[in-house]
Amino acid sequence: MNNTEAPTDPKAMILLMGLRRCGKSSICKVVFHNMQPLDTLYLESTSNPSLEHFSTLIDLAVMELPGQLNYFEPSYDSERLFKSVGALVYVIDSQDEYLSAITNLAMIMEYAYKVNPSINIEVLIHKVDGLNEDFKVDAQREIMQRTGEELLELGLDGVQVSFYLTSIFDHSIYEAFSRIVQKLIPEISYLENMLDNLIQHSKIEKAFLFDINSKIYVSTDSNPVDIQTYEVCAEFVDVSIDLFDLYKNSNQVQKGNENGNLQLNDSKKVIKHPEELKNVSQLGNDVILYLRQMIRGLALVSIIRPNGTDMESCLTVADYNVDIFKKGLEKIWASSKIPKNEQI
Ligand SMILES: Nc1nc2c(ncn2[C@@H]2O[C@H](COP(=O)(O)OP(=O)(O)OP(=O)(O)O)[C@@H](O)[C@H]2O)c(=O)[nH]1
Repeated sequence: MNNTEAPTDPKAMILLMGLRRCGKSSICKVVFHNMQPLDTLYLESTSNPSLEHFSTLIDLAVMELPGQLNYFEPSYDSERLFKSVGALVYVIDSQDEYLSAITNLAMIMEYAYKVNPSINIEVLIHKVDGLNEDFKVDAQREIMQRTGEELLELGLDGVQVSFYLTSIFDHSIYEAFSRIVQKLIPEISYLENMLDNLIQHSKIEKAFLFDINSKIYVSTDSNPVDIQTYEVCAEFVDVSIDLFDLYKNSNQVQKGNENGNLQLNDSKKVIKHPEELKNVSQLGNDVILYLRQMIRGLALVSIIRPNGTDMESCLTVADYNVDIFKKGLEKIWASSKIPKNEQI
């Protein structure tokens, strides 16, 4: 959807800004439209603001403002726009000369904070795939330091700014967006508590609540996120969807076993109920990957470490506890502060 108007409905809105060619459209296409990163090489420069809506646990709107637009000229209703925004995501191309980006960011932060003091300011130090480790650290330090100095000069030294090192060529961009989106979910602390409860009682080492389409995780338990664990879980979402689609088609000619489950091999099965996707896979090191579809396009993906317990017992306990978790999620959603345009 293309639109120059800010939405008037109370969606959680993310504003994506940055100088020309910093990578805004690529980020949108890769994260929200599953575009292959290499295909972004041929993206045309965006000349009009574009607005896209995504329904995950929250209804999210992402507005991309092209780099060459002057948002502060009188004809552009910046005030209304910035007031309706939950997060300002500013993209800085780390492979380019970034001092002018920081000056531009400072001007935008000053304005954004004035009209909307509760706005989250998030800075993506982007395209870090092209930098070696030393350059990466240097760029991060310099950008953070200079941004801090600009804020100090503007008398905004108390304003919280978060920085993320990102690239569309790995999972860092999904991880950054996950954290940005989570800050916009009012019920995030309940979700985290529920996930903590779930893992404590199920031999689960780590659990993510994924948005299946974008592979952003809208919540996780309170243990630290290790990017490799996230990658494994995100890829398991992809594999599960592919298998689901595959068996959806082949199911017409091939029957499952007597339980209606499709056996892949002893340790791996995709279980299809008409309305629920489930996938379980045991890896060579005994770790079990476990995926269950939840509500509103979400899936719970967890890593189970059996530590000597047999797989069947682990799965029975996990199934039982995940059922309870899902019911809790339905309850939270039913009494959520989030506006509901869609049913579960
Ligand atoms: N190496 C690298 N290149 C990237 C990354 N993200 C985007 N790019 C490239 O950067 C170039 C510009 O990307 P765009 O997404 O068109 O940039 P934009 O900010 O939308 O540009 P405007 O529409 O002109 O404002 C493209 O060639 C992308 O392939 C990244 O993470 N790493």
